[in-house]
Amino acid sequence: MMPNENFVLEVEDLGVSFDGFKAVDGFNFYLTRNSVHVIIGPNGAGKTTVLDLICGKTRATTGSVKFKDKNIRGNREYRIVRQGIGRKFQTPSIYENLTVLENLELSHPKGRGVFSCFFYRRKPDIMQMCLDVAKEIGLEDKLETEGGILSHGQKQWLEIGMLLMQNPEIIMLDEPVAGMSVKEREATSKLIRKICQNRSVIVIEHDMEFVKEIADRVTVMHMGKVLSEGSMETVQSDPKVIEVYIGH
Ligand SMILES: Nc1ncnc2c1ncn2[C@@H]1O[C@H](COP(=O)(O)OP(=O)(O)OP(=O)(O)O)[C@@H](O)[C@H]1O
Repeated sequence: MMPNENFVLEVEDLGVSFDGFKAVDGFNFYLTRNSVHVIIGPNGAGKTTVLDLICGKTRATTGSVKFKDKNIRGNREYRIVRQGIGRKFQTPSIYENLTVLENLELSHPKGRGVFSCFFYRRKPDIMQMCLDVAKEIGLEDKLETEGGILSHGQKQWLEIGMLLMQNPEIIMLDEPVAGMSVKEREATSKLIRKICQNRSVIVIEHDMEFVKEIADRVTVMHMGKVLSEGSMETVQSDPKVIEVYIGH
């Protein structure tokens, strides 16, 4: 495929084997700027492994991962994060005994460290960003609430907020609405549509209603490969997809 300046991420021929088993195999993926691209597929299709390969948690054995035309395959995870790719895992990893505000503040690259001293003073620009992000994730009224007593959905939003504090160009979310109520799910799709206005979002999801609401583009994975790709309508009516996934 020709390089396209609209793609913020280009993944080609990506592959990894675990003890000879090809979990991801010749996988191609092109992420358009300011879009939401959802990866769906049956259990074990390789979706989470693709995110692990992109963010450097797992080392690829074949292929290339280009972020803004720079090859990042083989880079260490912390470097990839620093370059602008943020990842949220399935289980929230917020600090339960810190407040919403403190959780956000800590996540800013220049925010206060976990072991800050008494003489720390809040920097106004970071503080402003915390307030903006808190508003974006719908937790502006919970700034002084400890993370541990938030609802499941609020914890997930806080974690998305912690990613936003790093101002990444790409955000990767693994099953963000798992375990959420209908209302929380609706708020999450609004949030995702909002955050893609100035960055790109990759989402792994099983909930088809949710996928329909958020996806600009959908990639269906099966046995480590791309089974189908396109708009939700295109992949939904693809006989291959109906056979291995949606029809079941
Ligand atoms: N570190 C690993 N070592 C060995 N096998 C692995 C490893 N990571 C993933 N696998 C295997 O690779 C395959 C793909 O797993 P992966 O978690 O990427 O699938 P998935 O599409 O995300 O599935 P799910 O929808 O269930 O989360 C599975 O068969 C899994 O057991």
